[in-house]
Amino acid sequence: MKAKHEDAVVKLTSVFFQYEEKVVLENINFSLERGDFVGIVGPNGSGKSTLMKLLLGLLPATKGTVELFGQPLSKFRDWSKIGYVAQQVAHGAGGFPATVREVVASGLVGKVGLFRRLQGKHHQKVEEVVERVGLTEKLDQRIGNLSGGQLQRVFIARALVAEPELLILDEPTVGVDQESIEQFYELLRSLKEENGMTMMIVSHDVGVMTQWVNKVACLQRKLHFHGSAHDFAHNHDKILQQMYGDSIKMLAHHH
Ligand SMILES: Nc1ncnc2c1ncn2[C@@H]1O[C@H](COP(=O)(O)OP(=O)(O)OP(=O)(O)O)[C@@H](O)[C@H]1O
Repeated sequence: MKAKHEDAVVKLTSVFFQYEEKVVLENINFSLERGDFVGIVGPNGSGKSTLMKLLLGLLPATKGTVELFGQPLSKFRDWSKIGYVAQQVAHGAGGFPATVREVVASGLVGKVGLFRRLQGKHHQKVEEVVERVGLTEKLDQRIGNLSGGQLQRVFIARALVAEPELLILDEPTVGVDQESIEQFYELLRSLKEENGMTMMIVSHDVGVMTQWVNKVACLQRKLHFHGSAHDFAHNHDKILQQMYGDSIKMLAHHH
């Protein structure tokens, strides 16, 4: 019984990935334990999206093994355990004629099936997660009327409604104002602390993100660092210099 609980949520062992001739990921050994909140850091083109696609089963590893919840990817079927919040173009939803309630309920498709009617318990769950992200007042409003920060919370609610155990977020703060970013990370922290959610986030905003996560993984084709946010903070200059080279000056300026 206990062993089951100690299984890593995600485990990559000696993983390589290449697009035709181009090696994008090289010998990645990486694991995520239950309750981890890990931030993935790396320059443009360093393989972050590719890594996520490998975890989501969208791309096969060229070499090495990927395991999810203790099972090899090829045997893993329980995709409702994984919630994914894709990168949003915050302005793109302007004309989309769906309400918050409808968008969040669409997150149940994988569980309930596309043509089945939602039952009372599902409606209740939708309202519960909308409340969780603080948007109850907006429940029946069209998402086109929301701010970037509110929209981001709608997409998180859509991922949460199926009750995932692992939440993967790709650049979730792009187009979100500064104040909402703080609220957004507060929400993630509470999901970790109150629900024991395991989370993985990719963000270019290294300075902000690394203040909230408990682990950091630095990727630039290889994994340059994989450890606690505390250790990252102490070796931060050296690690980033190694990965970003001269462009680090720009980053340092930014924050
Ligand atoms: N379908 C593809 N075919 C060939 N090369 C690709 C393909 N997709 C991505 N690449 C290349 O693989 C490398 C890694 O890309 P990836 O999108 O994983 O990086 P990333 O770290 O997510 O970048 P960004 O921060 O810009 O989103 C890049 O050099 C990219 O040009």
